[in-house]
Amino acid sequence: MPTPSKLNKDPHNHYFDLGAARQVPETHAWEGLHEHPVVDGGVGAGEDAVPVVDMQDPHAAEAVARASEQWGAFLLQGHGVPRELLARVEAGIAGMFALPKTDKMRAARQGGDPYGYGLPHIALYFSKTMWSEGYSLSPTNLRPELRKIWPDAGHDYSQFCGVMEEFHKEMGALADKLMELFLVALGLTGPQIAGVEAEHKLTETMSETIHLNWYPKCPDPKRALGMKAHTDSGFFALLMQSQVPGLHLFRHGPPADRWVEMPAVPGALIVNIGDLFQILTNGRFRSVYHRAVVNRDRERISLAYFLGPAANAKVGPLKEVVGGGRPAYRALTWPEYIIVRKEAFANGGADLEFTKGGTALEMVSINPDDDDGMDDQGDISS
Ligand SMILES: C=C1C[C@]23C[C@@]1(O)CC[C@H]2[C@@]12CCC[C@@](C)(C(=O)O1)[C@H]2[C@@H]3C(=O)O
Ligand SMILES: O=C(O)CCC(=O)C(=O)O
Ligand SMILES: [Fe+2]
Repeated sequence: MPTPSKLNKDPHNHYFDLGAARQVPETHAWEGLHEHPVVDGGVGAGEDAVPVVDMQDPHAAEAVARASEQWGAFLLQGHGVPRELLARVEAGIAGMFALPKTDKMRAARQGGDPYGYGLPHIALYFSKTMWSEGYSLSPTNLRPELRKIWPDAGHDYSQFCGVMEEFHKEMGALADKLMELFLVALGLTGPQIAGVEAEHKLTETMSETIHLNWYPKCPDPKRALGMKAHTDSGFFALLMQSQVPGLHLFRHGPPADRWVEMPAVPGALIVNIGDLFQILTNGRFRSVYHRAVVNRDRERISLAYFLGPAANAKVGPLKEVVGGGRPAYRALTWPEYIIVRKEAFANGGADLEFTKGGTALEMVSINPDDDDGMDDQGDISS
């Protein structure tokens, strides 16, 4: 086994077999994990009970508005994606991550590539390593991508591709419906929604990325971290998780800053709002700061289906939301935002609790006393 210092420098965690580890090496031991209490977000948790939206409920838009303003996340039921399909997707992901490291490494993310196997993109910004493996995929390029892992294109390959394609079809349709529900939740009228769609083609040009996470069992879960706390950068993510809790949502006090543990609800999906949606909605819907923890006895799998704007679309506050007010953010593209976030991370802005230089969202916000940004109009903006 390589020395911890060697491991620490290895951005894709090439050598360390997390699944077989008997202790957590210093390279994987994070500080400050217990700064805030963890509370249960399950049914009956009172104020900390995670909001639930049932898409079949005629009042779903009101529930979406409340959850998006107050939490930036909610549990989604009545979404129509069959539970047995979710079970097959989970089994397929588990099978893929159980392959030998040498097979998975053929798909390793290279340099700044957005897609590939390895640690998630934000791992680049931290000296400690997460207790997880990830794989980012473009659903429109699934088969060529997965051929890297299964060059013989045999049964396992066909089965996994088939199930992921079926899943993508269902999730793409669900994402479109959800976008419409978000626009209704913002209080836009039918003609306003039609106008937004005609002008910005929000739904039509929305892009999808799948990110798979595997969190192996961990011998000392209190010292390790599955996924470093972050906000997602895009519009929103639909998250599927195993029946093993592990996702924590950050909530500010009063009474105290805390992590709320998302319950594992069979068949439900989770919706997380991302930074570009906060910008689009002029700060009305908030992105959620979240992390994933690990477990001593059970491995955990999650899949995030990310929706975001087309790479060349400038995203700024919708004029229908800004109304007679002022835009709170300047307009920028997703790739431009990722560059700002990199700068924010370099200044300590990755940690909500210990921010020195401001989060990425703070860096793109417009000071109400300034005039700059007022004329910064783009494809998706006021
Ligand atoms: C579409 C994307 C969102 C993401 C960056 C990416 O291009 C592909 C991976 C995504 C992910 C998954 C884990 C957490 C996250 C912050 C990361 O490092 O990679 C997100 C990215 C994001 O939301 O910015
Ligand atoms: O595993 C989880 O529950 C969270 C994963 C996540 O935050 C992500 O993939 O962006
Ligand atoms: Fe996330």
